[in-house]
Amino acid sequence: MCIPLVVGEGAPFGAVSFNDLQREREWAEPLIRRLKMVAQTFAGAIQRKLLEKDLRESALRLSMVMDAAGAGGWSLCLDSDRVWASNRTRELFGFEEFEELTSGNFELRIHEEDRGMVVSTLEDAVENRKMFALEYRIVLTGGQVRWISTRGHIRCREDGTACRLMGLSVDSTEKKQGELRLKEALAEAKSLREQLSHENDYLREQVFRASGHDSIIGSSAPVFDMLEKVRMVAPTDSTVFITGETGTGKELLAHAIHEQSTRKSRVMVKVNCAALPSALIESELFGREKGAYTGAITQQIGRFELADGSSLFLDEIGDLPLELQTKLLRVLQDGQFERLGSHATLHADVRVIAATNRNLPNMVQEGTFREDLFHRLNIFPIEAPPLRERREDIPELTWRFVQQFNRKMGRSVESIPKPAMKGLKNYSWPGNVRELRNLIERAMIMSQGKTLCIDIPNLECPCHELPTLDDVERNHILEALEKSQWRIGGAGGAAEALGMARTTLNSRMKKLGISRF
Ligand SMILES: Nc1ncnc2c1ncn2[C@@H]1O[C@H](COP(=O)(O)OP(=O)(O)OP(=O)(O)O)[C@@H](O)[C@H]1O
Repeated sequence: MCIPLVVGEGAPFGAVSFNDLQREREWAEPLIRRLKMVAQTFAGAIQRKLLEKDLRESALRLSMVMDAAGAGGWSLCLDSDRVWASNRTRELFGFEEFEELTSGNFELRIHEEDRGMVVSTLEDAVENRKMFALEYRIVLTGGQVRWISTRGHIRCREDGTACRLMGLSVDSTEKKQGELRLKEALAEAKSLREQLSHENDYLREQVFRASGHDSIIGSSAPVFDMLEKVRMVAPTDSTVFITGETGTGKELLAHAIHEQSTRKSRVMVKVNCAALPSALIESELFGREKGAYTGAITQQIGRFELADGSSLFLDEIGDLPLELQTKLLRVLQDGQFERLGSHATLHADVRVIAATNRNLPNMVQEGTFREDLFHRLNIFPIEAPPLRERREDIPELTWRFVQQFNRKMGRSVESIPKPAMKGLKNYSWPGNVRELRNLIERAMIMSQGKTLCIDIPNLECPCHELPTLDDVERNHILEALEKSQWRIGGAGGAAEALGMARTTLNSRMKKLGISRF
């Protein structure tokens, strides 16, 4: 049949004109319907073609984007087990361009150590309809190992059953190798850190020993009481305030407290407030920013920051200038401070141990030391007793120093003449243990053989001050004891010579710290 085509209204075309058709409506209407249907069919086909073209172009664009990102797309139909794989996926897994693929092809490529993990992750994802992310190795035909990182999800039918696994895979070999190298580097750094920490412990031990800080020597009652206080306060975080004359071992005590505390794995930080010019103490304690003042060309970490997590020993605290006492009080109260030249508030967890040989209550009276700071420091006071109040410790201390110098100087001094030891015990020791140590060092240098020759003028009474009554009494008793060859009671004994009962002499000797050895 010849189908007339109508192009424009009123324009006859072919065998029948439009106006004729109008007139002969009955005949024309079915034809018009037919024409419309034919037109619709054509339009549908054209639309479908266009849609297919669009889809092809979108797929192409998507493929290009994925290729540019180095990602390979794939889709596994769970019913047929067939896999659609993009060119990049084929490239990654080493498959030919038109090779028919099933899940088995992929599974065979996976490194046998990772296969179980991959299969169970995917099974779990299918079962629970959830997304999956995997990292595993594949082995290519030449034996080359490649790391693949895959992410994907499950497509479900309308009834909720899983029908398809879709994902993207990328080559993560370089990233993985980087991670492995980083892991190795971290493991190495960790082992180096442990090694350093052991070396640090070892060196600290050495320094501690070399500086004579091995132990506090003495078994007298005052030393016993002092060590008992150390034992009680050390494990707490409380501030400790050590007082005592110069050379009585205050620093040694501070070390003992730190070493018995929970902070002992860190080094105790020390500041000598008397040794630093007052202009520098602030930056020493709290640090400073670069350019905080003329000449401050670098940033400096303060001792409080350094001592974070450890103990800070503030030696000669009585010499701290007044304006810094206020700042110190603030740190002691709330642990906060600022670096010089900065407004940023810093916080440090520091246990403070302060020491002085000055009379702080007097300084408070005079107005040279802040009263509130004194009370803040004086939480747990410990006094290091002067050597003249614990003379019974002198032989033990003397021998310990002789042994130390024997080792240090390669000497073998074995004996100390009795009169020398007597002299040591009688001396008033204004410089305390430090003076005794220095004196022994000097004597060791001057002695030749195995006997320590303490040839110090006026050793019997080197202090040019008037001797105390105790000193006079001690000397007198010692003289009597020497004469009686240390026989205390009985005929010819020291008690008889001194005109006192044996028991009285015994208790006097105890009080004055007189013993034969
Ligand atoms: N009980 C002790 N046992 C062993 N050595 C001690 C003892 N007391 C002090 N010393 C030694 O005496 C010397 C001085 O001690 P230290 O520096 O601790 O005294 P100090 O009281 O802090 O002195 P200063 O007030 O001058 O700062 C050090 O060599 C120390 O090892």
